[in-house]
Amino acid sequence: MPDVAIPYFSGRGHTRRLADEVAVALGDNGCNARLIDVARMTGTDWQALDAADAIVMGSPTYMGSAAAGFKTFMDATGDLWAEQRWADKLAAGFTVAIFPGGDKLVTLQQMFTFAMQHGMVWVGQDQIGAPVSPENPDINQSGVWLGLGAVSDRDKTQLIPPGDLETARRFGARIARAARRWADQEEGRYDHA
Ligand SMILES: Cc1cc2nc3c(=O)[nH]c(=O)nc-3n(C[C@H](O)[C@H](O)[C@H](O)COP(=O)(O)O)c2cc1C
Repeated sequence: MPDVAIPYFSGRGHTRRLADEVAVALGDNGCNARLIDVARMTGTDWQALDAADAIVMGSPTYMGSAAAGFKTFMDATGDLWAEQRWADKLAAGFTVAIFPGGDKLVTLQQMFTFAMQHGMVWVGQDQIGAPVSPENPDINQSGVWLGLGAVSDRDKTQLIPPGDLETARRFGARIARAARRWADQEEGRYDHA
């Protein structure tokens, strides 16, 4: 079963809510998911990241980029980069902002570039929502394909609107499919036919 680590930063709980949903979908689709709050990293968390088949990063968009708390985590991996210790792991990212645009693409581009520096292999978003696919109302409503982009809900009992939570579940399922295929390939079990 592939191991998927989910390092995330969340100032007010919205990113954590998305991370939870992605983790549940990964678990439901044959992966071991481990949530890692980067504000409280332990040695065991770093070991889990080293051992993971895939790393799914989560940060809110603050001032048009990844939150400083998440950037601190990124910068702490400089020594690992020099060793290319995370090379050939799968990578993906998610972010949440209050606006549908909100400049959150910048946050995902930061994560993508980070993953490329580490020699990882990026998995993006595959969901087409309405208006192009009317059967998918409220899915990927921000129209972001580099990763998962959600909007925050002003209702603090909800944090993330239902359509974005469903998008997060589909995103988790997609990463699980990719991670299972990737892990099978490494084990020589992938059927190329
Ligand atoms: C310091 C700060 C900067 C923010 N900058 C942006 C921004 O650039 N674009 C945007 O749409 N929302 C912005 N927001 C809103 C957050 O992205 C949004 O509330 C998000 O859900 C917070 O996630 P969190 O609860 O995980 O911290 C900002 C919020 C804060 C506190």
